[in-house]
Amino acid sequence: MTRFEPLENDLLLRTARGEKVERPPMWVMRQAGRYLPEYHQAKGNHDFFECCRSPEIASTLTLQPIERYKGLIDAAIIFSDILVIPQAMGMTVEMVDKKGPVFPHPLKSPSDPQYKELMARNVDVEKELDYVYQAITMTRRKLKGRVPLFGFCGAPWTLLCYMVEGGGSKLFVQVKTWIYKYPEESKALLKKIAVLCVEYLALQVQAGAQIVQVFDSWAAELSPSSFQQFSLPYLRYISEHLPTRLRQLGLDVVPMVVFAKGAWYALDSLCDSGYDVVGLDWLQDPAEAVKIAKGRVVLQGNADPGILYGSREAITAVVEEMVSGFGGGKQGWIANLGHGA
Ligand SMILES: Cc1c2[nH]c(c1CCC(=O)O)Cc1[nH]c(c(CCC(=O)O)c1C)Cc1[nH]c(c(CCC(=O)O)c1C)Cc1[nH]c(c(C)c1CCC(=O)O)C2
Repeated sequence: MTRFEPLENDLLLRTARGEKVERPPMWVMRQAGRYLPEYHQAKGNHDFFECCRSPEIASTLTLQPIERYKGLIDAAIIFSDILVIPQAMGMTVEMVDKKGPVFPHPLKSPSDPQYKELMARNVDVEKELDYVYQAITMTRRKLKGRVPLFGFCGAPWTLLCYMVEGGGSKLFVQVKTWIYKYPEESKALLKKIAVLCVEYLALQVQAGAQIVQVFDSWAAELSPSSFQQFSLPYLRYISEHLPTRLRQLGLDVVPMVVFAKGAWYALDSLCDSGYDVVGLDWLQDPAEAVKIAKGRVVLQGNADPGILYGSREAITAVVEEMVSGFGGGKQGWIANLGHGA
């Protein structure tokens, strides 16, 4: 696409494609947000989802870490949230201060009319999430080619957790009831979400996203065998169908990243799941991960975000250990934290 300025720093895209590079690229999950004083200033009295829905505010927030840490961060990620898909499906989601996301009317059971309505609804991802595409296009213009822009979505499993639990959870009783009591209905819904994710990511790329990441933040709640049943097939659905959809739209394919937090037990399968990059959390030892991956994918991660509370010396030591664990970083590694801080 010629409507944006050429990329000055394409280090992260080259690394994601598996090329040899001069140094490892670096970005930070949750690099925009509350720790930045300018975030609070730009957000003002707007609530969180209002900020996501305003292309002007969302693009401003996306650029803040790029501007503050000039030259140090090698990618921007669009300011938005994984829960915009459940919203596009007709569910109400609120962001409650000091509590996080809340669904006032979570899905009850497949026999509830709400499930049938949700399954029957024809969700127009193009129209419902138009504000995200506008924010992406505006952000690309404001970036002026400084660094590439990530688009993203939540993984079907993680979105199902939120839709059924109604928010964050400790025991995941509701979603466990769904998958173990109503596996077929759960799978039908996971599939529906996966289809929406493909279209949503494709439209983000059309709007200007240059790489995409799928966040499976609740992967650790599944056992290895239930991950194979309730998460992996839908992650694969996305990686298989997104390139096809992009070609249909006349667009180039973009690198795809999967981050399944806590799914260290599934690293081998994730390396064969059709993604270019696999994100790791800090429970995984980098050298072990490199051994398992055997060059099949680029790895991303994985410093404990908790190190940010430590001293400069402690942070440096952890980073040096991480760099050597990933083999020095001239190929096959994108530096990041192991989760959002
Ligand atoms: C699970 C999840 C969500 N949202 C997201 C995930 C996947 C990543 C992960 O596992 O953390 C993804 C996300 N959310 C946000 C981004 C923006 C880009 C960036 O990383 O800079 C991204 C990529 C902004 C945000 N999303 C949220 C904030 C904080 C909003 C605020 O209080 O101002 C930001 C900047 C809110 C949010 N949204 C969600 C949660 C659990 C929370 C935190 C609630 C809390 O800690 O109070 C759902």
